[in-house]
Amino acid sequence: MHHTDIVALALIVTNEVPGLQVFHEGHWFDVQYVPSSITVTIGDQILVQISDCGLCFFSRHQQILLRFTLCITISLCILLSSSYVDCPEVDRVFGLRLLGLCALVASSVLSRIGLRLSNGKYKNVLHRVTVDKEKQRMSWPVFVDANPDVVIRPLPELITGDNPSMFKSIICKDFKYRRLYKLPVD
Ligand SMILES: O=C(O)CCC(=O)C(=O)O
Ligand SMILES: [Fe+2]
Repeated sequence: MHHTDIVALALIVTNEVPGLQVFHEGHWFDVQYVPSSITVTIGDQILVQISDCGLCFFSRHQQILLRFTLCITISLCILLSSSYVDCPEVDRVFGLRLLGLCALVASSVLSRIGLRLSNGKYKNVLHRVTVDKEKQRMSWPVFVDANPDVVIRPLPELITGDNPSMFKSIICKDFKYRRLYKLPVD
């Protein structure tokens, strides 16, 4: 079933069986499988700013990069520690889990910070997954999502006379409820 994700970003790890397709300019395109890669798609809460907060000593772009890095660290730690379950080096598994936990805590702190839409500048990706009857495909999406009480709205800096706001401000939990139950959002 084709859809866009109601979150900000999706980080997708799959096995070697392709299947993900994205819609662009009227056509469906296969997403190439690249070994050991993570596919990142933009969701409905398009992330452009992590706003004023105790972490403002980081620039906006550094904060976005930090969130990306933390999410990828968590994903890799969980992935690696679960594949090393029978590993005799218990310390290594423990270390990975500890690193994953620290990244999770840091990421959760960052997710309390404002998350807003790009006023239509960065498009959410319409995508779907095809099924191969011969080969089993496995995918592990990790969603980057705003906290329920975060306001999702276009960046004030992006709103000008020529570029009026395309979206109303909405609390994340209401936004997701409306999207899940296919109610109008704007
Ligand atoms: O399996 C995939 O590659 C994508 C999964 C997906 O689109 C989703 O869980 O929202
Ligand atoms: Fe999806």
